[in-house]
Amino acid sequence: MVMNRVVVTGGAGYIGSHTLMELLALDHEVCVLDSFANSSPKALVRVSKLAGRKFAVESADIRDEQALYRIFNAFKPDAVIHFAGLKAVAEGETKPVDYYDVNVAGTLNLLKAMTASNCSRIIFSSSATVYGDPDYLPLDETHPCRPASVYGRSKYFAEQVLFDWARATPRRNAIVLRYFNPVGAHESGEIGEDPQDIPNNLMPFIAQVASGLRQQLAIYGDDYETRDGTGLRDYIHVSDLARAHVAALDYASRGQVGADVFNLGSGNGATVREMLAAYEVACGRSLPSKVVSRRAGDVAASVADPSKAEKLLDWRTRHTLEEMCSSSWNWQSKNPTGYRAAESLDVSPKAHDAV
Ligand SMILES: O=c1ccn([C@@H]2O[C@H](COP(=O)(O)OP(=O)(O)O[C@H]3O[C@H](CO)[C@H](O)[C@H](O)[C@H]3O)[C@@H](O)[C@H]2O)c(=O)[nH]1
Repeated sequence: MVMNRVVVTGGAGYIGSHTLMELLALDHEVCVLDSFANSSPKALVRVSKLAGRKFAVESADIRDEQALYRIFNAFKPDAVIHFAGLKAVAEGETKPVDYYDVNVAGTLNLLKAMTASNCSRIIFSSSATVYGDPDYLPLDETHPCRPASVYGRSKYFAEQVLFDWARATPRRNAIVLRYFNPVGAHESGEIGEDPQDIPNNLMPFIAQVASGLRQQLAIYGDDYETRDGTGLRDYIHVSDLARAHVAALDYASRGQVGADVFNLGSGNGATVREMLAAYEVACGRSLPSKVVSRRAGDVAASVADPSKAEKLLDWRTRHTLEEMCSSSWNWQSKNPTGYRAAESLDVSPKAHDAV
């Protein structure tokens, strides 16, 4: 294992904060770069306490080119793990310029700062959403990419930029990680997912139903061609995902790997009803739900073929669905309003609850 000086953009976010735990445990030197637009500095305070280590923190936006030059020239990183970005699928459709600005132009700014400071390795946070509606399952990395949303296209375009950047000069390495559905929380219950508004994703929504913040789960359709009619996804524990970033960093530090892409999932799928049932076991009570119509843009099923990551990164998932739910519930019950004070959380009934 090579020790690296690593800039972690979006390090205060959900996946970023869990990855910091892994990096710090392995004695990498870290500089977090975060705008805190969609994250809390409290996450970093907790990471530092849990890890028993201090690290540099820069409050900056990846669109701020000058700030990036300054930070990179001062810290002189060996590598970047790039999480910072906008990620709400529905919001992307109404704010395409913001999504391309942050996710694509922000990535370009990073590459400029990296090039200026001679940093030649980047690990990029991408998404299985770049595949679009699957032609076959499980999805391997050679599946065609047909992203069906602004968000998905912003990730896809950023990937292309990174591939071209890496190919332009022999010693550059760009590793693209396509996540399936990250869920769960750190075993301590001190860091976890903290949606700023009404959760878009299944697990944080169920967690808020379990803690009484939301009335019931809206199940988006039960007429899909899956084993119980509800949507099927490949859920991956966030701590497993975090380990994959460190494995990718190690892989990129070993030598000339150029541009490469890995699917990160378990290879197994669970339906919405199966997730709900597993969460009920974790929290010890039954949770209200109601079937509503399908959500626009959803696919019936999505499952990863993670064999390339297993082989080349020597990485595989360890945590079960039960552990994903129990760790989520541990975090949720300890921090019902995330990193914020209770009064600041919007729990007013909105469209999502009105089912
Ligand atoms: O309140 C909810 C939320 C979700 N679901 C269902 O639960 C499953 C998982 O939904 P998520 O929103 O948690 O996850 P998605 O697979 O839809 O979303 C993932 O894929 C998206 C693109 O499709 C984006 O990349 C997103 O960031 C990523 O989490 C889907 O079948 C969805 O229909 C519900 O029934 N009710």
